[in-house]
Amino acid sequence: MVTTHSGTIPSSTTLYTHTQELIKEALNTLGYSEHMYDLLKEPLRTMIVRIPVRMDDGKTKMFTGYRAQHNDAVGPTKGGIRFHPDVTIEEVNTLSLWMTLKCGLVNLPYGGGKGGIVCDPRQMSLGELERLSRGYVQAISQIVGPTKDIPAPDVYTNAQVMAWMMDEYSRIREFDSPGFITGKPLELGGSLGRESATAQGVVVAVEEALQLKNMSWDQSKVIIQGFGNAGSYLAKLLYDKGASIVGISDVLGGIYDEQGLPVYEIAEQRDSFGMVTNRFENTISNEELLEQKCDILIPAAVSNQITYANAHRIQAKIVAEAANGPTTFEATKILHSRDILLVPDVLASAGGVTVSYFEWVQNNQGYYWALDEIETRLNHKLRNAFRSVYHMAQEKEIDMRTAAYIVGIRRIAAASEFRGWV
Ligand SMILES: NC(=O)C1=CN([C@@H]2O[C@H](COP(=O)(O)OP(=O)(O)OC[C@H]3O[C@@H](n4cnc5c(N)ncnc54)[C@H](O)[C@@H]3O)[C@@H](O)[C@H]2O)C=CC1
Ligand SMILES: O=C(O)CCC(=O)C(=O)O
Repeated sequence: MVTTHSGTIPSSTTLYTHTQELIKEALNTLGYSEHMYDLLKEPLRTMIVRIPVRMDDGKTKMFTGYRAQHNDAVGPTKGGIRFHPDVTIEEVNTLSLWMTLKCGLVNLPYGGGKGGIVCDPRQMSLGELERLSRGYVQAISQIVGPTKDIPAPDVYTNAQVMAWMMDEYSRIREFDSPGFITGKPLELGGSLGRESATAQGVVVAVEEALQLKNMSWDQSKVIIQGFGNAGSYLAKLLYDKGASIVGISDVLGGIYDEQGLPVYEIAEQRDSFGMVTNRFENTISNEELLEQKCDILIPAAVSNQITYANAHRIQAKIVAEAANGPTTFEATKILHSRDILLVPDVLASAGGVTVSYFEWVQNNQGYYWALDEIETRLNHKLRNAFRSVYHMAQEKEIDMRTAAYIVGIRRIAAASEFRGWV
């Protein structure tokens, strides 16, 4: 457990054990034995690496990195890399399990993977970040690759970091390997629509949720926590739909205005780490922001934000998780009992990996698709996934997170059985 401004909240270790419990419940519901749970309860492999980086002052600093590969029965593993001072091995392992569920929900031929480096990129120069990115790829190069494990961006990493990593991998393998990593710049084989894909997927999920709640875009007030890749695109897409964005935030705090915020103007002022509130006065804390009046609440930053400590005070009718793990499992139950429709992370945030898959397919084909084709395919996959999860939730009379685990684990469990691993 760790102590924060809002009290004591569960650590990533707790998220890990709760994820395992829910996977067990999902496998039981599907009729699998304890052996299947034994296979899927943790990653098949997690590599821990130490990366020496020459810093600008001439001294060498050691960094710790991780790459977790949950299960590759369906195909190569896939998932982002985060650069953050608080990254832990439990967090990366948990995130790799969630990636398996996401890929299962949108039916991609992948298992889950995830990586992280313990560092604070906000305190590093571009040169230091490049050397760290290249050093990480050198350290994990044996276990990753276009047919083994395909990384992508996540918190505090972006297209530039992906470009350095792709270049380093290509040098090591001695041939150009765009399919090694996704989320690249367009000029290096990136896909149209990848930058906004996570947000686009959340929009589809919220659209489905609005219909279920008999609500409309133009009557909806939205709060978005986090103003990075996911949060800033979301703010603009939802504004374009006619919703009123009444609150946004970054790591420093939030801004809230019941009359609605000019999100396009705000987005122009954000820096590459999603920081923007330092340009405003009268900010509130992230804790306060989550409890303000709104119809739709979208956590799009970090984990453990909605907990038993504040779940009773959430005022939204819909909570859509763009972030990974923003709501604890206790809080999920509280929101469900209050008839708040929670669209879980593994479903709501699956748009990013979906377009990453499209990017990888385009790299393998060497043929690049138009934006409308990508958006149509993304829309279709996310809508189908939402409806399968909702149907499961209705049929079993369970919350959407538990339903998403059942739908999301099906393919990897069946593939593992066909391969004779269980
Ligand atoms: N980028 C992607 O393709 C995908 C991202 N996600 C998830 O979405 C979330 C956000 O990711 P990105 O937008 O890519 O990251 P980002 O690095 O672009 O932006 C992160 C944002 O969160 C804010 N933030 C950081 N720590 C915070 C804290 N303790 N409290 C409040 N705000 C904080 C930052 O100031 C920034 O505005 C993460 O949970 C990530 O795992 C999920 C699926 C795909
Ligand atoms: O685009 C990808 O491959 C992975 C995105 C990701 O890390 C996530 O969905 O959490």
